[in-house]
Amino acid sequence: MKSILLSFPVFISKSTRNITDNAPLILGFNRNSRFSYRSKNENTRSRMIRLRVISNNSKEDDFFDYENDESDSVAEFQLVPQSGDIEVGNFHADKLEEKVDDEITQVNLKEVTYNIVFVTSEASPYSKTGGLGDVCGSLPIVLAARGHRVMVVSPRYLYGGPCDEKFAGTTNLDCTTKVKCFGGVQEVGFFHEYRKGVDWVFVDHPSYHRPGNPYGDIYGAFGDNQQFRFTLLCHAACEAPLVLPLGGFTYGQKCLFLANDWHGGLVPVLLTAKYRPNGIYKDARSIIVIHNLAHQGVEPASTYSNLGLPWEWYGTLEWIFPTWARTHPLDTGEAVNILKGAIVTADRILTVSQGYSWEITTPEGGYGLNELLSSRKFVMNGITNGIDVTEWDPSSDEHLSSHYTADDLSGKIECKIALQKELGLPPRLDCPLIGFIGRLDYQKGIDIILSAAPALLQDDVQFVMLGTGEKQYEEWMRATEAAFQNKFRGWVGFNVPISHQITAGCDILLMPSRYEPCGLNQLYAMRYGTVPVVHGTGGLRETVKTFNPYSEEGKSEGTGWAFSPLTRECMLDALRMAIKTYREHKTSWEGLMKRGMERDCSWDNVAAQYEQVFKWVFMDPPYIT
Ligand SMILES: Nc1ncnc2c1ncn2[C@@H]1O[C@H](COP(=O)(O)OP(=O)(O)O[C@H]2O[C@H](CO)[C@@H](O)[C@H](O)[C@H]2O)[C@@H](O)[C@H]1O
Repeated sequence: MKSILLSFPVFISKSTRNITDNAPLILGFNRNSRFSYRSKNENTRSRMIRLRVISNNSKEDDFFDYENDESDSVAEFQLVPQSGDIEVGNFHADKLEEKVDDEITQVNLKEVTYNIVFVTSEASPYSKTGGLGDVCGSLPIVLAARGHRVMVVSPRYLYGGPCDEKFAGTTNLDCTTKVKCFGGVQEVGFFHEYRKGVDWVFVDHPSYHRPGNPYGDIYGAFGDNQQFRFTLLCHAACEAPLVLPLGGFTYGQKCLFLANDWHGGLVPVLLTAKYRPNGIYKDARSIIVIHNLAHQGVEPASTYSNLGLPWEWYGTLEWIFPTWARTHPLDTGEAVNILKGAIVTADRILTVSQGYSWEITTPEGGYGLNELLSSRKFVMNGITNGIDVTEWDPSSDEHLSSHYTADDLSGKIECKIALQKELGLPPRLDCPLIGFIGRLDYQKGIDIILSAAPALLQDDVQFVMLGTGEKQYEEWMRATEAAFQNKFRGWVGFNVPISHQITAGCDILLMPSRYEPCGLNQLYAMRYGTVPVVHGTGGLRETVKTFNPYSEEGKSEGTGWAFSPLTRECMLDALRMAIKTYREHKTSWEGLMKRGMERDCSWDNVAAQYEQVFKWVFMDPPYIT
């Protein structure tokens, strides 16, 4: 059975809203019509309704998919889900009535909408250790607001502490599904919250209930991440659109999976190797979104049998380490690589900036996957991340004691003083305050900061760092704080309110990342009038434009400094330039701040680019059928 979709504005009057509880929705509109409506309340389900014409006698060649009785008249219209041509049983429209606003609602239906399933190990505010959580917590909301039906599937992490409150708004769907992997059958449950137009789905399994963070605890990364926890997530995510009657009906088979990083990487493989050969998900598509290629989900080859994949698909995950990377003479280097499997089987590939999509095709940035990625570059795109401009808004940020805008920056001065006091630094307005937020690891260029800090701290500056990561760097932060009491503060830990306060209170944000697929902190900094000094790589190079005081017609331009190459000297030069501008050229500095604050970094433009890629992915047949 097919259906034809027609888009036009529809007015829903009170008379059409009289939908009774527990009855299939039967509406008496003209044939071949479709309508939808959107509630103005963001937490009520915006319903995209398609009308399918049904009668008893369908004709294959009918343009409109309706069935006729013998007199060729239309028998009825029935509500069908957005997910394409799947059959549902009686849809109970019990929740439908409450969604309709009292006044007449005009509907503007987007031309093409999709059923989108994000698969991710993190989604803010439920779980976040870095930028992946930010993206998967905000992009789905924007896509839903643009008319798509969006589900986000991630684990229900319970740590046994106050953080578990984040799941307080979820309800148990009382729907379990059995997943075949690890040599047996695993049963997972699903929790759900409908928030801001998105179906947030949390996979429940005892392996997600542990103290620590999503990936590990004080003793390091959990040993069963690849082996068990994220394999389970991917299996469950593939089942979710088929089995969960969210808002009354399932997403169905015609969906678009956005698998994020290696944690979601088994999804394209499962669609290809497990579902499509059995006639399921033939109309679905998958996109692997690469936020960080350095992490690929690699385990010994012997673990393949745990993954619940047929043996004949071993080659998709097969990964041989180069000789130099093997640990001993008898090591054959044989492994399975989940991200490689995703790159081999996904219908398209996305990265989080254009620069990064090129970098990963080079030997320097490709982490061994550059040739494979180059072979698929025709289906690879880079789209620079946006940010959640409501959560990160200096005029209303709940974590700040004072607020400000580009037109009135006085609140930023108060934020600086508040931060200095909070951290026990001398409250000094004239002293340039430099900040760093991020993981303390090789990617973020912490070693360069370490080598440059003694020289930097000779100057009359203050420097604050917030981060967790490698123990040696945490120790260094503590030692530097002791040595430079009036100038340096290191906050070891993951603290969202402090990250907002540093972003607002500092004058300069330092990001000497060795590589940066996109980077969000420089975007937050610019929005808060904090001038970024970054290594010109990946998304940093794309988003931070170096200040040029002598540009055309005497008008300054630029939003910060992007230095290159990544050396201690280059970084110090860029920082000294920024400090000099801050001290001696106040007007130029204010221009830098304002240009950053006025930059459009919202998700809206970005979401339109995603939609373009969605169109392309459905134009082509599945990459592997
Ligand atoms: N100690 C701490 N306390 C509180 N908050 C902290 C924190 N440490 C980091 N954060 C927060 O975590 C996020 C980090 O995001 P980034 O994009 O900068 O890096 P990350 O490497 O995690 O993300 C990867 O994915 C994202 C998303 O695609 C890419 O932008 C990026 O380049 C890629 O490396 C920011 O929201 C930051 O404020």
